[in-house]
Amino acid sequence: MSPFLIAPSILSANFACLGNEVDKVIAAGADLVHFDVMDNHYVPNLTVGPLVCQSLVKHGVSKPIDVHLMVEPVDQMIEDFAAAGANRISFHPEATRHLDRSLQLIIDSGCEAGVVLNPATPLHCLDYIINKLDFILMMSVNPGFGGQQFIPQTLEKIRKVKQRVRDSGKPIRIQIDGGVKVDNIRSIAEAGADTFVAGSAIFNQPDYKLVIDQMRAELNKVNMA
Ligand SMILES: O=C(CO)[C@@H](O)[C@H](O)COP(=O)(O)O
Repeated sequence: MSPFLIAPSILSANFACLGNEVDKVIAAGADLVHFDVMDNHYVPNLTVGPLVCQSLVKHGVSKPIDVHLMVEPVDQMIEDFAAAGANRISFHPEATRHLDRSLQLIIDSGCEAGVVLNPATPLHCLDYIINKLDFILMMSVNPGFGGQQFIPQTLEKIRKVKQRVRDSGKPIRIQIDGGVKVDNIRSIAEAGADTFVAGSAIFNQPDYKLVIDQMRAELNKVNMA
């Protein structure tokens, strides 16, 4: 089985037929459904909330729902998304006053727990909480919008995070989000990422399966040195 997971971001899907879009992208080979939650406060954009997540769950989603909270504050949304049927939840450390408590809320809800590092977020925010994490979501663009360019300095940061994960001795996944395309996914994986969020690269093309297959073909070439 591939160690790599592909997580299409519904931010670039057609919201007028979201259930269909999710069905199509899962049929095309998605491993996770990445659900971007924006509040017009922590980030300038505004998207969807727990009710939409709950509707998708009722519709039937055969892959885990991966909720990325770009909201401030976070704790109420953690509880609401967990109740709505989310499977994984991540949030930005600077959006909560009590990082450990917010993480514990996710863990207690039974969801997988992650923190999100913006491009300029220093790695010391992982100190003291890394053992609570199932995954680290690394932003390779500034959060708020799809369709931005991958920030190349992220590759070096992924290498550093990978080392932190090795040092922790825990099987923490490293997820990358922003500007992931067929032509850069291999270098991102070689830097140490194993889970790839892609919005516009998938949903802006007519054939989702073709893009996901091309991404997997690139990942099959990865040199895991
Ligand atoms: O969280 C975000 C943006 O804040 C992302 O999930 C984007 O939705 C990724 O979009 P692309 O860069 O792949 O188009």
